[in-house]
Amino acid sequence: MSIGPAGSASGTAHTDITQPPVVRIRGGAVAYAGQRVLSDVHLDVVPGDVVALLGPNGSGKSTLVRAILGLVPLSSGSLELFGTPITRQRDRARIGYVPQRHTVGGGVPATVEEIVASGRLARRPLLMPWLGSADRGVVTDAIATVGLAEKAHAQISTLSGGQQRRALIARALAGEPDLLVMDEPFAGVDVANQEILTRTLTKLTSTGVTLLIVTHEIGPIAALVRRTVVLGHGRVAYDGPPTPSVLRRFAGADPDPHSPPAPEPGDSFGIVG
Ligand SMILES: Nc1ncnc2c1ncn2[C@@H]1O[C@H](COP(=O)(O)OP(=O)(O)OP(=O)(O)O)[C@@H](O)[C@H]1O
Repeated sequence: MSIGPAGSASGTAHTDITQPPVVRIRGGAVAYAGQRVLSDVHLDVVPGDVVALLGPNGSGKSTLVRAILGLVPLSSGSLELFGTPITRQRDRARIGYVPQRHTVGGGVPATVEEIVASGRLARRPLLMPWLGSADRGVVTDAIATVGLAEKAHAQISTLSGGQQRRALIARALAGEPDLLVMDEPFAGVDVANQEILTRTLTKLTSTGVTLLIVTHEIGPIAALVRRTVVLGHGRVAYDGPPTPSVLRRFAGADPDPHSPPAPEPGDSFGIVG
C-alpha cells in the first residue's frame, strides 16, 4: 500500500492510527524458485481497517497473504505485524485466518463445536491446552456470531458448504484475533449464506477487528470495505477507496483487469505501482 494520499484514506473514524499498523510492509518481494511473484509492495493496514485485496488470477493476492501469515519469506523488504518485525513475531494467535477452501474436508468426524474449539487452542498456554469455562464461552459466542448455534452439536460433514465456511470463520473468531484474514470467503457460498456472512463481518468491524479480505466478489461486502488494494502482476496497482470504477472492474466487466483502474470524476485516489 502506498504511503501518502491513498494510504491515508484508511484513517477513517473507525480506524485507530494511534496504534502501530497491524501490517506494515516496505518494499516487500516474494519469489518462488527464483521467480519473482511480488515486487516492491508497500502496505500499511491500521487497526480497524477493512481492506479488500483485489486483482486478477495470478496477480499475487494469496502470496501476499501467505507472506503476512509468515508462510512464505520475503526475498527482500520488511514486514512488521502489530509493530514487531515478523522475524520476532511470537503472537500468531492475534491473527485469524480463513483459508481459500469451500468446505471442511471429511476424514475425522467432528462436531461444529469441536472444530470451532480447535481455534481456541492457540490462545491457551502450551502446558495447559485444555479449554476452561471462559474459553468455552468464547467458542459458544463465536458459533452464535456466525449464526450456527442450532448446529453446534451437528457433525460438520452434515453442513452445507456455506455453513461450513461460517464454521471456519467461527474457528478463526474463537482465537479472538485482532486481524482476520480471509481468502475468498464468498466463493461457492449461496446468497442466503453470503448475507449471514456479511452480517457477521459487519458485526466484527463494529468490535474493532481489522479485516483483510481477498476476494473476486466484492459485491456482498461493498458497503463494508473502506479500502481496496488492487494487485496487478505482483505489484500494488491501486490503493484507495472502493470507487465505482474499482467495483465495476472487479465485478468482471473490464476486458483487461491487469491495467490500473481509471479514476472517475470525484475520485480522490492516486494510482500507484
Ligand atoms: N507454491 C508456488 N510455487 C510456484 N509458483 C507459485 C506458487 N504459488 C503461487 N505461484 C505463482 O505465483 C503467482 C501468484 O499466485 P497467487 O496464488 O499468489 O495469485 P492470486 O492472485 O492469489 O491468484 P488467484 O486469484 O487465482 O487465487 C502465480 O503466477 C502463481 O502461479
